[in-house]
Amino acid sequence: MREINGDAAGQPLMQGDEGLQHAQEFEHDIDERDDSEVLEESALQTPTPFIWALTLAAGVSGLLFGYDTGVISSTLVSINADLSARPLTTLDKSLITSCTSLAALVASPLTGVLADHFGRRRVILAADVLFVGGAAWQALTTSVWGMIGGRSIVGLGIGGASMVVPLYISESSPSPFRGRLVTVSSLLITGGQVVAYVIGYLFSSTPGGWRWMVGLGALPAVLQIAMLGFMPESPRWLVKAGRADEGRRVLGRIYGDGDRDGRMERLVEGVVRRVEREILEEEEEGCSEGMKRGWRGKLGHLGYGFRELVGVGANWRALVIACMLQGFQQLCGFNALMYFSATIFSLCGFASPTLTSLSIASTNFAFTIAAFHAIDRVGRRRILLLSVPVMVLGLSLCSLSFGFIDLGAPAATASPGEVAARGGGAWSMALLAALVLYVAAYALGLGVVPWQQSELFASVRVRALGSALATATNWGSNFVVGLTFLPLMEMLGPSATFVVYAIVCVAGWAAVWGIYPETAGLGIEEVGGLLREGWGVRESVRRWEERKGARRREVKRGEGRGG
Ligand SMILES: O[C@H]1[C@H](O)[C@@H](O)[C@H](O)[C@@H](O)[C@H]1O
Repeated sequence: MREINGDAAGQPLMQGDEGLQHAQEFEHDIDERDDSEVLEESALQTPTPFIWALTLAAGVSGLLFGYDTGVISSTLVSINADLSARPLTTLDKSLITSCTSLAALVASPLTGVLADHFGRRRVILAADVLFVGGAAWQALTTSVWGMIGGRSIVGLGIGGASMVVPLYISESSPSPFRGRLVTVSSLLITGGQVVAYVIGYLFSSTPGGWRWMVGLGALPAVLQIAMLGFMPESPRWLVKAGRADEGRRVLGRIYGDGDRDGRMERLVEGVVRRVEREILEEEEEGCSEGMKRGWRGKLGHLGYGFRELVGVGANWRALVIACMLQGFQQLCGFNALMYFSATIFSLCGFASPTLTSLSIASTNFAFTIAAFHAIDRVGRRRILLLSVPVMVLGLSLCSLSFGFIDLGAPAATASPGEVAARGGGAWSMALLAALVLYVAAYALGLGVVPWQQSELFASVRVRALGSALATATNWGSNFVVGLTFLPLMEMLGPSATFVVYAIVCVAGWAAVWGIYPETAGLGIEEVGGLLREGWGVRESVRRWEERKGARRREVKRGEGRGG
């Protein structure tokens, strides 16, 4: 096997013209080999225990993300006058809720730079330290501003983790399972939200119970810090950092060592070669090692990365798609339910609004499990094209039901007494059913697909930065929804508010149809080829059908051999 960039014994990288010549020489060779590698990869049957362990250990961050975002709804109603010796005002509540998304918004682009420089694993560790510190801070605080400080620290952790964990899993996964493995982290996010709702319910009648609710968030982070000792660094990052041998070892464990016909070795070498080729191209395009040294050098390197992200067709198309999907995930209004469903249900006269809201979190979790099974089989694009119309239907039915429910005073000002007097009727049940339909369809597609963002950035040089900007779009839009939901309910009324979200879904569906190619089953580096000349939608659908056919034939052949 010829090496492009350092050999198994760790020979130094080739520089300058010689390197480019080699890269070009091998390009054709590699492109040809890519096809057979893709077919070999798509014939892999099950993920190895090692990649499972790695995914679950990294996914604990998802649990933390879900727990810390979900716990706020019960915390707000349990604090009473425990902070600053007065009941919380509406402004206090809004600040306590939205400072977390704002901090996550600030942290995510920064995390992209840190993850490239220090590696993915160290960023996960830093996020854990923030989770533990923020949880302890919140549990011990005595003032509203202290609470806002603690929530912001946790928000920094959430922003970092939400960007780096899908990146880490995506870079480590063999392509046939990548969708499913990244979805494990979404599964843990939604699971964390269910746990937060249950813990919130259990502690809601204990005096000062909210301190336990927020403090318990430290436990999974401590667990993950212990697990990090056993977790390897992302193999693609290792190769990029000039540690190709370590990268090979990690990939060997991911694909499973000891394969008889040497298929696994070929797949490992394929990944290493493709990443190394990119590094050579980077050097050729003028980003030398020297340029990365020192602060000015680092800023120059960041500027180079940014220029490459927006200046290269495949990269900026990836960025547009990733940001569109993340913005769509939030602007469709889902988190308005996550944060305020108890308020909505109390206005509709449900006897136990917190228990009723648990049905929202549980539906979200249950259908994320279904998404886990479907995402690599049905495909990302198709799952969105099928599920978003159901979201539109759910939102339209919500809007219709609200038209028949007498909410009386505006959402933000209704007193619990008034609410209880209204009583839940048939239309309230219809509203609940419509919301469950909407949430189920959301969890099947939009809740999970945007987190596959890292696979869109074929080049390891821009992957962290691109994912970071897409994650920032997610948190920016999350912040907007959190801040505007109650005012919209007051200004437009609930029926029109839900119509606004339905319109966002229709526009989002059209954008997905127009520019989002099918990426399921493609090698990460292959996606770049699709986006090089245009959006690659038609070509991607053709290749998807082809791969499905090849896979079917491979399975049949396997069965034939077995029988
Ligand atoms: O993918 C997750 C998941 O859908 C959560 O339930 C939601 O609260 C998050 O905002 C989203 O990013």
